[in-house]
Amino acid sequence: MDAKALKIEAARAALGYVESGMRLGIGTGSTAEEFVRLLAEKVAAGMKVIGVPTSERTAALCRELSVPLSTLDETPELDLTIDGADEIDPALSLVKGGGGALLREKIVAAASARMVVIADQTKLVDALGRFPLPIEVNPFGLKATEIAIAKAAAKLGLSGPLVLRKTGGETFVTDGGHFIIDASFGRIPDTRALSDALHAIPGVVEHGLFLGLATVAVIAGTDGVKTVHPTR
Ligand SMILES: O=C(CO)[C@H](O)[C@H](O)COP(=O)(O)O
Repeated sequence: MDAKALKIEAARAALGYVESGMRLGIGTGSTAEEFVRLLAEKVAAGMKVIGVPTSERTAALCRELSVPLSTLDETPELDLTIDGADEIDPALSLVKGGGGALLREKIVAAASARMVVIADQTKLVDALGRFPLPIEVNPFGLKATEIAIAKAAAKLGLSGPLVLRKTGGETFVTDGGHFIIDASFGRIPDTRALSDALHAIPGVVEHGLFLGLATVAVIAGTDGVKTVHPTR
C-alpha cells in the first residue's frame, strides 16, 4: 500500500468518530484532505455536520466538495477536530505545521472537546524532534526573534539551524500574515519546557508543539489501522 492509500485508510477510520449533528474542526494537509473527500461523500448521503476549517486551503476544498462551513466566531465550541500531524509520540504530543497552518490548527483543536489525529505509521516517533519544529513568528523584528529563539533553545541544551520557510523562492506567509521559522533542534527531551520558553518570546506567535490536545490517533500501516491512546 502506498502512502496515499494509507492516508485514505486513516481518514476512513476517523469517519467512525463523526456523528450527524457534530460541529467539526477540519485540519490541513494531505491526510486531512483525504478526510474532507470522504466526509463530503457522507454529507452528500445526508450526514449533517458543520465544519470549521483550519486554513484557507481546507476551506476551499470544503467549498468545492459542498461540505457546510462555519467560522470559529460563529461556532466557537466544537465537538471534534480531525487533523493530521508531522510527528506523533507515545503521549500523543505532536509536531504540526509542516503545511503552515499550525496557528489556526491549534486554536481550532483547543476549541474542540476531542481531537483525533490521522496519519500513516511513518509519523510515529519515540521522541519529537526529527521533523523540524515550525515556529510561527511576526515579520516585525524577525532577526531579533530568531536570536531569542536560539538563546531560549540553548538554555534547554538545544541547538540547530533555524530556517525561514520559503516557497517558490519567496518567504512563505501563513493565513494569518506571519512567517515560519523551521527549527532543526533534533530530539526534544522536554517539550513542555521548550513550549513555555517559545511562548515567552514576544515575536513568537505560536509553535508547532501540540501538547495535551490529541485524544486519540488513528494510524494506518501496512498491517492495518490501529487506534493509539496517550500514555501519560
Ligand atoms: O500540521 C499540518 C499542517 O499545518 C499537517 O497536519 C501536517 O503537516 C501533516 O500533513 P500531511 O498529512 O500532508 O503529512
